Amino acid sequence: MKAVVAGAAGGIGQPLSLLLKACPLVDHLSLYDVVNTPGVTADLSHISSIAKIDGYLPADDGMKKALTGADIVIIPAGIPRKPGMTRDDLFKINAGIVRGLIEGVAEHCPDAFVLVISNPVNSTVPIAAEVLTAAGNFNAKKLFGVTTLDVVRAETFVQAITGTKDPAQTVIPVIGGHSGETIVPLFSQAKPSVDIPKEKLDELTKRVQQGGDEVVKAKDGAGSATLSMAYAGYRFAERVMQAAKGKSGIVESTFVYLPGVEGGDAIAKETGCNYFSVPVELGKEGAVKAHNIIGSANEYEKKLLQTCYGELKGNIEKGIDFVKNPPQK
Ligand SMILES: NC(=O)C1=CN([C@@H]2O[C@H](COP(=O)(O)OP(=O)(O)OC[C@H]3O[C@@H](n4cnc5c(N)ncnc54)[C@H](O)[C@@H]3O)[C@@H](O)[C@H]2O)C=CC1
Ligand SMILES: O=C([O-])CC(=O)C(=O)O
Repeated sequence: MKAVVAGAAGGIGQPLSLLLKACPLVDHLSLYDVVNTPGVTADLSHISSIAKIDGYLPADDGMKKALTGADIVIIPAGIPRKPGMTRDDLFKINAGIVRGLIEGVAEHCPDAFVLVISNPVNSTVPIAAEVLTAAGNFNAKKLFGVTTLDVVRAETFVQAITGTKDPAQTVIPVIGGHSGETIVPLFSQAKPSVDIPKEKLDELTKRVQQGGDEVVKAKDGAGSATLSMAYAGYRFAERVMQAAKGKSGIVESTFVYLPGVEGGDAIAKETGCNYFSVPVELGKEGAVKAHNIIGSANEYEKKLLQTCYGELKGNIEKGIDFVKNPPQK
C-alpha cells in the first residue's frame, strides 16, 4: 500500500503524515508539498515503523515521483480560513491547487483512491471529478470528500448528553456537505440511539455545523482545525485501506458522486444534488454502496435538509463550472 499526502508540510499534512508513517497498513509513504517536504520527510524517516518514506518538492518531477504507483492519495493542500472567512472564500486559491494535483493523479496514478480534504470540499470534489472525467479516468467509487471531522465532532459533542465513556462508540451519520448549514447531523439515527432533550438539540446541531468556526475563532488568525482533522483524515484513510485489503462491514459518511455509486441515483433524485455525503459502504473497489437514510430523518432534520440542498447545489455547480469554463487569467 503506497500512500501519498499532497500538502504534507502543512498544519494538517504533518500530523496526518505522522499517523500514516506509524500505520502498519502502509508500506510506502510519499510526501509532496511546494515547501518543506525534505525536512518533514527527514524527521519522520527516523520513526522505526514499517513504512518506507520519501518526500518531494515540485522541482525535478517531484509530483510525478510522489504520485507514481500510489494506491491512496490524501489531499490537504491549500490555504485555511482566517476569522471572518467562509470556506467558499478559499475557492479562488484552492480550486486551482486541487485542479493541478488531480491532473497529476490522472496522469500518474489514475487508479488510486483519492481523498480530498482541501476546502471548500463541496466544490473541490466536483472539481476533482471533472478533471478526472476530462482525462478519461473518473471512477466515482474511488473519489471521496473527507467529511469525517463532522462525524467526529458529532460523536464528541453528544457525549455531554449521553455521558458514554468512549464517544467513538456512538455512530452518528452526518450527511449533506461540509460547510455551515450544508452539514446535517442526523442524531435521530444515532446507534445506539440517543435521547436528546428538545431544548438542547438546536444548540448541539449548530455546534456541529459551526465546529470549524469554533476552531478558527480560537486560533485567532493562525488557521483552522489541523490536529482534529489529521485524526479524522487518518481515521477515514485507515478505513478505506482496511476495506481495500478485504475487511468487510465498514460504513462511513463521506462526500461522493452519487450517480457513480450503487444506490446513489435515488439519493441524487431525492436531494437534487449529484454530490452528497451519506453513509457509504466501503469495499475493495472503494465506495460500493450508498445508504439512503434521508427518509428516516425526523421533521427537525428534514427542515435542515431543505436548507442544505439549495446552498450545496450552488457550491457543486461552482466547482463544475471552474473546470468546464476556466476563469480567464
Ligand atoms: N475537510 C475538512 O474537514 C477540513 C478541511 N480543511 C482544509 O484543509 C486545507 C489545509 O489546511 P491546513 O493544513 O491547515 O493549511 P496549511 O496552510 O497549514 O497547509 C497547507 C499546505 O498545502 C501546501 N500547498 C499549497 N499549494 C500546494 C500545491 N499546489 N501542491 C502541494 N502542496 C501545496 C502548502 O505549502 C502547505 O504546506 C485547507 O483548505 C483547509 O480549509 C481543514 C480542516 C478540516
Ligand atoms: O472550518 C474550516 O475552515 C476548516 C474545516 O473545514 C473544519 O474545521 O471543519
